[in-house]
Amino acid sequence: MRLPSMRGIEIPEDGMNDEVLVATGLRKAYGDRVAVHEVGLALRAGEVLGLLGPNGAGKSTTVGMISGLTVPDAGHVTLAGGVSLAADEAGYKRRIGLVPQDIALYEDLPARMNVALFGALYGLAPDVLKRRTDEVLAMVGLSDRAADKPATFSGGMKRRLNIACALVHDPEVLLLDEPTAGVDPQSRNAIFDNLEMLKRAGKALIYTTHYMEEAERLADRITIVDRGRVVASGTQAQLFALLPAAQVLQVEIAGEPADIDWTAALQGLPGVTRTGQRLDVAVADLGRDAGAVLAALTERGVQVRGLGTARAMLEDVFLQLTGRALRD
Ligand SMILES: Nc1ncnc2c1ncn2[C@@H]1O[C@H](COP(=O)(O)OP(=O)(O)OP(=O)(O)O)[C@@H](O)[C@H]1O
Repeated sequence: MRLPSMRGIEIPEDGMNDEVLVATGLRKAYGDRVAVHEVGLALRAGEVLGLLGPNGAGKSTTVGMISGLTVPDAGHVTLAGGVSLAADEAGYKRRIGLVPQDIALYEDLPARMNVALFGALYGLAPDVLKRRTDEVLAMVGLSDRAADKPATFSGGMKRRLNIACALVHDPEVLLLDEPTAGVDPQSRNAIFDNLEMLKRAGKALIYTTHYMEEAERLADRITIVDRGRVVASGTQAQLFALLPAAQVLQVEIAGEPADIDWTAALQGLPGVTRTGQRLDVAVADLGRDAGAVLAALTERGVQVRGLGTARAMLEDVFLQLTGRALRD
C-alpha cells in the first residue's frame, strides 16, 4: 500500500498491511497559524518511525494529536482492530504511551510513586501495578533510586523516569517527543538501549527529533516533516535514493598524463569535482559505479594513489527536498 495522505514524495511500502496505527489527514491550526496542514503516517509493530523535521515543523502537534491530548481540526488516527479515539477513547489511550517533550513528573513524590500514579490512571489492578512498576523502573535503570524524589535526579534520570511512567500500562505504541533533549550521553545511550529492547519486544515507536543522527541510528522508517506537511517518508535507503547521488567516491590521484583532456576523461562521470589531487565523484550506487569510474581513469593513464568514500546524510535529503538546512 501507499502511506496515506501525503502531499510530498510518496514511496510505495511493499506489503505494508500490518499497521498498528494509521494517521490520516491530520490538521491543526492555532488561530491563524496552521501548525499541521496535513500529516499522514503509518506504523507497524516492532518498528521505530522517526518523525524528523526542524523546530516548528509540527512534530509535537502531530504527536499530541496521535496521543489524544490535542484535538485535530481534521483527520483521524486508527489503531489495529479499528479502535479510534472517537469510538473508544479509554480503549485507545490504554494502547498508547506518551513521553512528552517537557518532562512531566511530580518532583516531590518518590520515583516509584510517580510511576504508580500513572499506572493507577490506567486502572491497573494493585498486583499488576506493583509488578509493572518494578519492571519499568528496572528497565530504565532506576530500581535503586525508586525511593528518591525526581527533584534530586539529573536531567537524564528524569527523562528515564518519564519513559517508565509512559510504559507502566504496557502500551503497544510509544510516542517519544524529543526524549533526549537535555540528556547526558550516558543516559542517552541507556534510552537508546531501552528503545531497541522495546522494538525487539514488538512495540511500535514514533520518535520525534530534529537530530538526524538519532533518526539514522534508531529509525526503521523516517517521515520528514516541514512546515506542517510530510515532505517524504520511507526507509533510509528509499530516502537516500531521492538524492541524485547518495555516495561519493573520493579518488586521490598521484599523477596524470601531461596531455590529458580532463573533459573527455571525466565525460560520463556525473558530478565530478576536483580539488588539488583529489577527485570527488558522485555516484548513485558505489558497488555498481566504482569500477567504471576507476576504469575510465586508468584507461586515460591517470594514476590512482588512494580511494575513499563518503555517504549522504539525512541532512542532504532534507536539503534536496526543501532547499533549506534541517538545522537552524
Ligand atoms: N499551543 C499552541 N499555541 C499556538 N501555537 C502553537 C501551539 N503549539 C504549537 N504551536 C505552533 O505550531 C507550530 C508547530 O509547533 P510544534 O511544537 O508542533 O513543532 P515541532 O516540530 O515539535 O518543533 P520543536 O522541534 O521546536 O518542538 C509552531 O509554529 C508553533 O509555534
